[in-house]
Amino acid sequence: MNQLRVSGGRVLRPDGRVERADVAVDRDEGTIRAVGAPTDVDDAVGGAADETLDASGSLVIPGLVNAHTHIAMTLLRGYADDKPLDPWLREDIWPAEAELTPDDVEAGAELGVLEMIRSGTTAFADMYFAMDRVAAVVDRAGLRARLGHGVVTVGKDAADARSDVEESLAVARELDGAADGRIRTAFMPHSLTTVGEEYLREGVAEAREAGVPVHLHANETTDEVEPIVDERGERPVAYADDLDALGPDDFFAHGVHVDETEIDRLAATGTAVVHCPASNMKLASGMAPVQRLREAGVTVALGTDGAASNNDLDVFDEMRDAAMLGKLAADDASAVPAGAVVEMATAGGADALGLPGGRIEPGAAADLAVVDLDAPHLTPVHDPVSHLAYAARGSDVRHTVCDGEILMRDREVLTLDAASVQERAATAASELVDRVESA
Ligand SMILES: N[C@@H](CCSC[C@H]1O[C@@H](n2cnc3c(=O)[nH]cnc32)[C@H](O)[C@@H]1O)C(=O)O
Ligand SMILES: [Zn+2]
Repeated sequence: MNQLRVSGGRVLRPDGRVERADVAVDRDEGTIRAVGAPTDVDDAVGGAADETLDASGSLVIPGLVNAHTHIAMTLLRGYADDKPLDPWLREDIWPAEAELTPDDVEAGAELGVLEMIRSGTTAFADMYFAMDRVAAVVDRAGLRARLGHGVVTVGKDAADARSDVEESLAVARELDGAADGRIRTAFMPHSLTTVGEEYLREGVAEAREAGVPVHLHANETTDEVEPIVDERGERPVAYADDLDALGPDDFFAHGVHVDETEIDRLAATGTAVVHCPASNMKLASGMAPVQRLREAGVTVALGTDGAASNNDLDVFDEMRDAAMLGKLAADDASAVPAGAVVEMATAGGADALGLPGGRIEPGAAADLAVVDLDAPHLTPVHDPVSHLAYAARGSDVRHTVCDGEILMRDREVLTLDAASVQERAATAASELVDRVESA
């Protein structure tokens, strides 16, 4: 086999233990073959490594999973801040997005994947438009993703609304399995309030037929919950259930304002929740009951949401924010501990998205990040898991591997030309703002 060896580091195992170990990767298969003491790994795989990544002084972790974002919104990073969700979307973001071209989406997606590879993220879920361009970027950059075209029908006539739904279903059918299987898809209505009932009902039924999951924003703000309760006399998760939008392959972003009956229903149906703490704080949406969701058995993942409401795509920040906010929400400093947020950012994310990865064990996908612990803010190392949650940053990642391929070695991204990606995105962003201002 063509062997990549990650050697000399400490490895975070699926049970949360950290042990000195080498990791042998079968690059042809894109999977982990053996984990353990160097001699044991030699015995297990036989033969010398074809390539080695040095992990001395470092922690080898599963590649991080960013389970909810709008990747091309990197172009709108810092464009509109300090506003609540609804006016932020209507007054700033949607008018700017109306001027976004497919080339812009590609430039923004390249910038986003560059940022993700640099900070150890190997898989993400993206809801946006011009998704063929996003898929092409994911293919070139070497990550994994679950992609979908976001549908909005409010304010559109029936023909436009229907064609948005059709586009989302077409993307879900046609891009599934792209990039040698690293790309999977979902039907992605934006939310239960921005997409009309008939479109939700039809779209979800077609998604079921096509065997693709459903992903949407749910229970993000009280403004989004109340109209559903007023109009229908039921909570949003009950409405989603009535639409047949709940199930073990489906995953909802936010889940901030969920009551006990909704938490139970999410757990009973196996629907995952993607917690986006930075976005929820920045837009003052509220505090998701993460501890309760986990206690009830709901799969909880982490997402950055778009870079305009975060304002970065660094999952390390998200782990820290999730732990901090989870304690505040539960009024309990022991809630949402370090190990929980690390699990949410790795195995929880992979499970929510239904993508391989998230665990360093033989047979698992070879999606890894190597975190350099040799830094003042990471000294001393009493507990590496604590550092992952509370002290490490994306810039501490040295190497990133996905599907057995090295995407970044010694902080140099190999699959993209970082300088030209940044320049192209900065140019696209300033031209976009000029167009918005003269529109
Ligand atoms: N086809 C749709 C586009 C929907 S993409 C998904 C949308 O979600 C928006 N978005 C970003 N962050 C959030 C959030 O936190 N809550 C709700 N929507 C968001 C984002 O700006 C984008 O417009 C259309 O014709 O408008
Ligand atoms: Zn979002």
